[in-house]
Amino acid sequence: MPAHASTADASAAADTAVVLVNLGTPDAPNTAAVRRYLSEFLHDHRVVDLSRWLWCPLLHFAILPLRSGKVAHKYASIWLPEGSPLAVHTRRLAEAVQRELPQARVLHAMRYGQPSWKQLLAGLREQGVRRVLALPLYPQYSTSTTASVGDVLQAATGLETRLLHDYHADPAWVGAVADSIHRHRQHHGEGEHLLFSFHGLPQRFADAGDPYPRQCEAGARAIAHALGLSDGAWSLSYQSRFGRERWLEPATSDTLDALAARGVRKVDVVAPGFAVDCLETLEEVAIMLAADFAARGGELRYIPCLNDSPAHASALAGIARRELDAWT
Ligand SMILES: C=CC1=C(C)c2cc3[nH]c(cc4nc(cc5[nH]c(cc1n2)c(C)c5CCC(=O)O)C(CCC(=O)O)=C4C)c(C)c3C=C
Ligand SMILES: [Fe+2]
Ligand SMILES: [Fe+2]
Repeated sequence: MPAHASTADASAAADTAVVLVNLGTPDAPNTAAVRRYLSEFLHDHRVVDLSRWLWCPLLHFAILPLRSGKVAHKYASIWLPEGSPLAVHTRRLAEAVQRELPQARVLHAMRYGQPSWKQLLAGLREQGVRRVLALPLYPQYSTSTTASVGDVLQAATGLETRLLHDYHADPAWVGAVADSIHRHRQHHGEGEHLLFSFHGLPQRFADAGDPYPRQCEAGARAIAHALGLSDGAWSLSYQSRFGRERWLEPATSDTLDALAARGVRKVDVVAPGFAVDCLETLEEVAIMLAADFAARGGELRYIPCLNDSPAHASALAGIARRELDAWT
């Protein structure tokens, strides 16, 4: 805690925890660790809502054996000396938010893998924590992500709890993303087109009322507006498709193909659905999709996530402060 924190701040900090909760990531870039992680993730009913009789055999006998090795290779291509990018950036982001929020204990946890969200909650009461505000690191609400963080929070006993629903329209967050795009374009030159690429979701979820695609659209529009972009200068697409059913469209790969076919040579891609860089941004977009676009004669310039930037920490601290003020 910083030296300038008051005594009132200090006692609130002791009994109030703000937890940044992210998806999770493997402990190591090898087949065994990836298999453990994928097994926990893909057993969550919020993520895959198929009948267990159908899904479990498919998962254990086909998906985990076939996918784990391949995905481990992908993780190896982006692994940092300190660990998985998602884990490293999430930890640093929590440290940066703590510096901005001395009135609470700021922690981080993962819905799948380590540090475990379930285990963290179980230990907090013994450490004198009374109130827990969960900030899922998903700007847009989805039942597959945010609600799953909420399931674990609801099961916690002996704690007063709150869950942030989403922050896709928060002005400080919109401003931070717009500013990061603006600065990247100033430094690296401006592409002919800006593509907002969000993680996909089965279309079935949206049909059942999941607000995710609406929030992606509203957030992208607000960011484009803050940048002063005309309608034709940007578009939105969905990446990271999984399985055979229909997912949200258009797919990022199809949109990039269409842009290349239209003669667009320089595309800037930003992924504001991801709070921090991870496999899906660094490997799928910045390596694989960039190589595909280069093979069609173009240049894809990836704009990094907000990660632990001061503007990101300040936006999240502001959101947390507002939630805590409304609580008392
Ligand atoms: C049915 C499967 C999946 C749904 C639904 C889904 C939704 C969803 N995911 C994110 C954010 C991330 N997903 C990441 C990795 C990832 N996602 C899936 C599947 C679904 N995601 C898988 C199987 C994986 C693992 C990699 C792979 O096997 O391809 C990550 C990155 C994790 C990392 O370690 O870096 C993030 C972040 C959102 C926001 C979302 C719903 C909107
Ligand atoms: Fe199973
Ligand atoms: Fe995912």
